[in-house]
Amino acid sequence: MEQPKGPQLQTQASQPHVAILPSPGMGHLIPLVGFAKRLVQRHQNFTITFIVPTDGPPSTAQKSVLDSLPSSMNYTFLPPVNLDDQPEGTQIEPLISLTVARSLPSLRQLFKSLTLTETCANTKLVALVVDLFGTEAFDVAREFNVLPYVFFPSTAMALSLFLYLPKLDEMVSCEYRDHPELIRIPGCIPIHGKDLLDPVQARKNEAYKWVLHHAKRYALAEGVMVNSFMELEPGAIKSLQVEEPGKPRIYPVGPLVNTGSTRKVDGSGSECLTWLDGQPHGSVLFVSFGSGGTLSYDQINELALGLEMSEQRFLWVVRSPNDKVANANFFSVQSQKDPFDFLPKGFLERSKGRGLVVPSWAPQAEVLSHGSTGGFLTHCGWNSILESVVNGIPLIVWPLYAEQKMNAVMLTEDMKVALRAKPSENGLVKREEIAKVSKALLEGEEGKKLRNQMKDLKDAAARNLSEDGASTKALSELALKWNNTK
Ligand SMILES: O=c1ccn([C@@H]2O[C@H](COP(=O)(O)OP(=O)(O)O[C@H]3O[C@H](CO)[C@@H](O)[C@H](O)[C@H]3O)[C@@H](O)[C@H]2O)c(=O)[nH]1
Repeated sequence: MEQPKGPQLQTQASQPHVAILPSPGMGHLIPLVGFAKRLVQRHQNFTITFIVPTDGPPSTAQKSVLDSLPSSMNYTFLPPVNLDDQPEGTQIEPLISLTVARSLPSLRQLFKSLTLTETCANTKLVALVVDLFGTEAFDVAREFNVLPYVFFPSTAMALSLFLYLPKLDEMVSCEYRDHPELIRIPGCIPIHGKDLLDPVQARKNEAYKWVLHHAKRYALAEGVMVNSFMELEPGAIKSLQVEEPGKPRIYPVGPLVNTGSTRKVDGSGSECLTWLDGQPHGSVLFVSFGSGGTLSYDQINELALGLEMSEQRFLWVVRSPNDKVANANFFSVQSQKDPFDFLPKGFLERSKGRGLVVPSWAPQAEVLSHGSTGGFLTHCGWNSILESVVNGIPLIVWPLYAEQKMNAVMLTEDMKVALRAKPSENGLVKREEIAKVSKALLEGEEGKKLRNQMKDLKDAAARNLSEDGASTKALSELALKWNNTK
């Protein structure tokens, strides 16, 4: 097994050392890096090691994020596990969870060698931080007297559902989507069962079993850090903070977003920023479906024609289509085929100047903070939403998978910062609908209201991260606890 890369562990007296284990998926790695950066920026005595479980060679996207870590952080990849026994079409949640579960022997070995090195280096491994699907690693942490924590990279609403799920599972006997009443997740807007996260939609599936398993194990964590803040989700956060037996302590530490450059993953980064430089202020609709989202061939066609029909400026990150699943690129963000081959005939020529299409990946954080960007059509991944919030960019929601439908309900009905691109009866979002919402967001009165509402959230986000902001204080409380654990 590889030893952690980066600087050698420091030899100053008794530095607290935190191990961070991101489960597969850029949407998990990126916010955990955000969390680690913020921790060492505010509390310089901490050392961090990222321990990355995989099922194959690391992706370029993963490597570019890990290679840009500051010098106080190390990383190491665990030996890839074998998932060949999983039938084709296995959902992502079992694959993610099994990647972690099958990495436990090598994690144990690494912990052994880390603790040995630390005796000489005067550092002490005080905490293991996993994300929502990493609870299998708690056992290894406890064996080594290391405190286990969850960093929850999604909403306080989804976290509230996770903590409530064991109870809900006992109370409801049918599929949640067939439940006649709205589901009342503590502190949250009541929601239809069909809008709950994907893996709970079929309770006999492995995906549901894994989610329930992790949800039950959250009670074993010393604490859960959630990437959100009070003004964004007041109801859910207040309810999460009510102390109850068996409920871990909750630390709202958000919004922690990707601030570093994500260019050069496939070399296409700088081009779109230069293009944005030439566009009028607040005029461009950014269109992107996160790190792994894919659309069907027909939907790509409809989206292209809708953008054209809207007569708005746009910057679209396009991937080659997948007609079967919406998360085809979850484990590898790069399209396998040239996505431009699937665009309608003449589209690129006709939209030249007004629109730019980039394949697979764009430096999203930089695009969203660019003055020319005025709106974001998003699949509702939570990192994308937070990146919009910190830049005050209003949204068009187009949820695809995972907890994205829940996020869409919250953004449109509760926070009121988004319009929804509504699918027609056959499930396709039609070009007329795309044109209508794009126009309304960038030009209409409704768009203005949403922009103002987003501006309030942007200000609240900045307050939370300020010197005496609530998220800063929550992080300091955690750091104090870890410092005292030495
Ligand atoms: O072209 C791209 C596409 C994505 N990103 C970055 O990749 C991250 C994507 O994260 P997110 O928007 O959360 O989407 P997913 O990768 O789909 O995230 C998964 O993880 C999230 C956190 O748990 C969930 O909210 C999502 O539903 C789930 O799909 C963000 O930081 C983006 O800035 C880029 O830099 N360039």
